[in-house]
Amino acid sequence: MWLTPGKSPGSFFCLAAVCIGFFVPVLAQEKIKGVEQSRKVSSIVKDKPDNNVNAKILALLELAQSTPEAVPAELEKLDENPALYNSAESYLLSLVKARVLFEDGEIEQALSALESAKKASTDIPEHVLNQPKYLQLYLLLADVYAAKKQFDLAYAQKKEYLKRYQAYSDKKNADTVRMLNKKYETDRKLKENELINNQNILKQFQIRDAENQKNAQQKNFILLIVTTLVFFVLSLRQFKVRRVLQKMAQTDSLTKLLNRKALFAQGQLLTGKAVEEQSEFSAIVLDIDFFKRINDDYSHDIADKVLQQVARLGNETMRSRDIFARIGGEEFAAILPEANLDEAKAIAERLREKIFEYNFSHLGIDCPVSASFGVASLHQVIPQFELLLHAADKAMSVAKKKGCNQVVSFSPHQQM
Ligand SMILES: Nc1nc2c(ncn2[C@@H]2O[C@H](COP(=O)(O)OP(=O)(O)OP(=O)(O)O)[C@@H](O)[C@H]2O)c(=O)[nH]1
Repeated sequence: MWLTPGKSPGSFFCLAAVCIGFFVPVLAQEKIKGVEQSRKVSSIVKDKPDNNVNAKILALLELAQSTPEAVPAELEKLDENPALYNSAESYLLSLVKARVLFEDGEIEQALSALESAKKASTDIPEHVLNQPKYLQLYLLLADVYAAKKQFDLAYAQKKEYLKRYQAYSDKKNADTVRMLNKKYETDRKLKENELINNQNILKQFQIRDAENQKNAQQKNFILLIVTTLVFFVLSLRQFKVRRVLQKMAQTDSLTKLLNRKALFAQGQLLTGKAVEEQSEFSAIVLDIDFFKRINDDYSHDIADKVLQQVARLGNETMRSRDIFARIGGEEFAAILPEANLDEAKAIAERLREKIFEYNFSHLGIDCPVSASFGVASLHQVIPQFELLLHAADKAMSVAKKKGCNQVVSFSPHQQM
């Protein structure tokens, strides 16, 4: 049941009816769209009219001022449909036309064009109308009224022009000042921010620097303490080693008594003191009897233990201020400050008894061990320690000769 053209006139009408039914609503819709778009443009113009004015119209406006005779040719190229232009464009277009008409001597038509411009101005904001290109309306009106010899009206239009131009100038100046102030404020804030940022960076550097310095100081302090401690420990160690070495140099390793060298050093010192203070000073020399036999009969080790025991007994018998030392193989000596010959003899006698009475059976020695003692006092000799000890040694030899295990005091007739 297709309707094809040419079959019958009725079918043409039907086709036409279908086409009309389809296209008319479409065209109506396109028209509504166009109007809506135009309204949209218009609304934009209200917000920013100057930015939305057709560039050709602006060019025509300039042309109308400089060379009005060239305008009509250009105007023809422009689409004359008013629906295509917004209020500002219609306004400016009317000014262009008025200028051309005025230049052509068509005063009334020029006035009419200016009236059209005025009508269009109702949709344009006041501050836009005060712009110089829009203000040409009043200059043109003034020219038109002047041409019509209506000087009052011409004067009024000029006045209006000046008033509006002044308002435009004031606004522009105020805008410029506001913009400059804003720019100055923005720049100032930017500079302030930059300054604050730089200050913050500087502060961070300072903080970091202070922390580094603090860390370095702490490290140096710790290093100093560690170095001091190491130095102190090493010094202490060295001091202890030196003391041990000193003690070793002065001590007999077997009995731990002072050795001969240390006894002589102490003896010389104390002799000098006794001479100076004129105090008593005595010395004892003792020698273990038949020590070779102990070595031979009981071994060298046992004989060593006997020497150690005699050393112990000698130490415990001496007074706190006395010095007891081993001066040779089985030979010992004591120096006794502030002891006269009798007192020294008593001490020697006490030690002799102790040695003789000591039970050495734990060492396997079943017979008593004895020692011979010689005692001498400082006043008996030239006051020198060596001579004092020599005198005591002489007396000890006498004790040996007399049969051992006894104490003999030095007497001047004994041979030195
Ligand atoms: N075990 C031991 N023996 C020593 C030490 N020093 C010396 N002697 C020994 O002591 C003995 C000393 O012998 P002599 O000088 O004859 O003296 P003595 O046997 O005591 O005879 P008198 O002195 O006359 O009573 C020697 O045999 C030395 O070897 C020592 O440190 N340890």
